[in-house]
Order: sequence, then C-alpha cells, then structure tokens
Amino acid sequence: MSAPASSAVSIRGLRKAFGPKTVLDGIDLEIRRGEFFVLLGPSGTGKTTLLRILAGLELPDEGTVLAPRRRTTVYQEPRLVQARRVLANVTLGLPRSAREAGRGALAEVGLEGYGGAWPATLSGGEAQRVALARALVRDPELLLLDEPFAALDALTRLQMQELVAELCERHRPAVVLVTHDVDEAVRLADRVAVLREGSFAVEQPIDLPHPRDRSDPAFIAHRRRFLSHLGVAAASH
Ligand SMILES: Nc1ncnc2c1ncn2[C@@H]1O[C@H](COP(=O)(O)OP(=O)(O)OP(=O)(O)O)[C@@H](O)[C@H]1O
Repeated sequence: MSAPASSAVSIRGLRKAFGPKTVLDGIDLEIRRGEFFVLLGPSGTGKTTLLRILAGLELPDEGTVLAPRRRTTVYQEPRLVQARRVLANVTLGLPRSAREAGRGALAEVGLEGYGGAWPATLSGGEAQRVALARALVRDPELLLLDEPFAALDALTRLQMQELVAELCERHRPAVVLVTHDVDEAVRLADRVAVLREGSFAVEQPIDLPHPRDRSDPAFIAHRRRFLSHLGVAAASH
C-alpha cells in the first residue's frame, strides 16, 4: 500500500492496546505534506502513543502507518547532552560537514553565536530553541512536537509558538503537534483533532489567516468548540 502523493502521513485502521487497555481504536488519518496538524485530548487518551507510532518508536497492533523516514521529534524537555556544546548537540550523529548547517539552524532559532556554549548555561527557552535547531538541521519531512512549549513560562511560550509557526512556514514539513493548550492549537493549526476514547471526537480545519487574532469571533468559536469536546463547556473567555 502506498500513500497518495500529496500525503506525508497515511494511517488506516490503527489499533493499539497496552495489556487489556485499548488506547487507539480504529484511527484513520491523512496528513498532507506541509500541513500543521494538532492533536488535542484529555490526559491519557493516547496522544503521545500516536506520536510514538509515527516516530517509529512503537508498533501498532493492527492497521497500517505510512510516515516519511526523515522525521524527528521535539519533546517537552530539550533532551540535550550536557557534556557536549550546543553546536555538537545540534549536529549529534551527523557528519562533520553538517556543522555549517548546524550554525545556520542556530541562527534561524535566534541563537547565532551560541554554538560553543554549554547546555547548562542556557535558559529553558534557549535550550528548547537548541532542540528545535537540532530538529531543523535534519530537514524533516515530518516534525513531531510532543508538548514542546509546556514547560516554558507564558511569554516564552508565545515567542516559541511564533518561532515554530515561522520556521514551519519556511521549511514546510508536515507537523503533528500534541498539546493541552486549546489557544495554541487554534493559533497554529491547519487542522485540529480531539482524541477521545481511542478515536477522533472531532476533526476541524482552521481556515483563519495568519497571524491569528485571539479576539476574532471565529477564533473564539473554535476555542469554545474544542473546549466543549474536551469537557470544559463553560470555559469560554
Ligand atoms: N508502554 C506502555 N505500557 C503500558 N501502558 C502504557 C504505555 N504507554 C502508554 N500507556 C498507557 O496508555 C495510555 C495513553 O498514554 P499516552 O501517554 O499516549 O496518553 P496522552 O494522551 O499522551 O497523555 P498525556 O496528555 O497525559 O501526556 C495511558 O493510560 C498510559 O498509561
């Protein structure tokens, strides 16, 4: 089976259980090349499991999953090797010839000149930018983002969202972002899905122009709809 040429990811009839617990139950999903897909869902509904399957770190029990080989994940924590300098972290596992591209990636995330720094000297936001540069330098066709902003303060989080939007616009990987933050989802996504009880409770394209205004009635309507699917019906603001 092969995916349509326009697809980066193609999932059919995906089922995954851990022991007696079925976590993903009959998931079908196509993600277009360059599409920014956001996965929302209550805690423990299988978002990370789906991401790990897309990363090739976990195998499905049933179904087919087609994903590009050139894929990389950014996690909630930057996962830097403390004993290696920043540039060495960015180009970890790549040939020496990648160092120039590594410096370029650092510049793209706003860390020009940080290549010689040690991870321990970085702020949380800077360390997460290094993790982004490490992903970027691999030129992924599929970028998997597992709550990459969750550990950051509110202002840094907004700056990082802007940076990721900009980088994805420029490099156009397909993106799967897992988040609990409904505003983040509506701000960044081409399409949002809410995962509940093993399958998608809703799948909604977001056709608003960028940059998105959180006070736009259409933005607010999307937020309200997703919150209600997450069981937070009253929390519209
Ligand atoms: N390796 C594993 N062995 C057993 N159970 C697992 C394993 N990985 C995940 N689970 C279980 O599968 C369910 C889904 O986990 P997962 O981490 O995918 O959820 P999530 O939606 O990402 O949660 P959160 O939003 O809290 O991060 C949970 O009940 C979890 O305990």
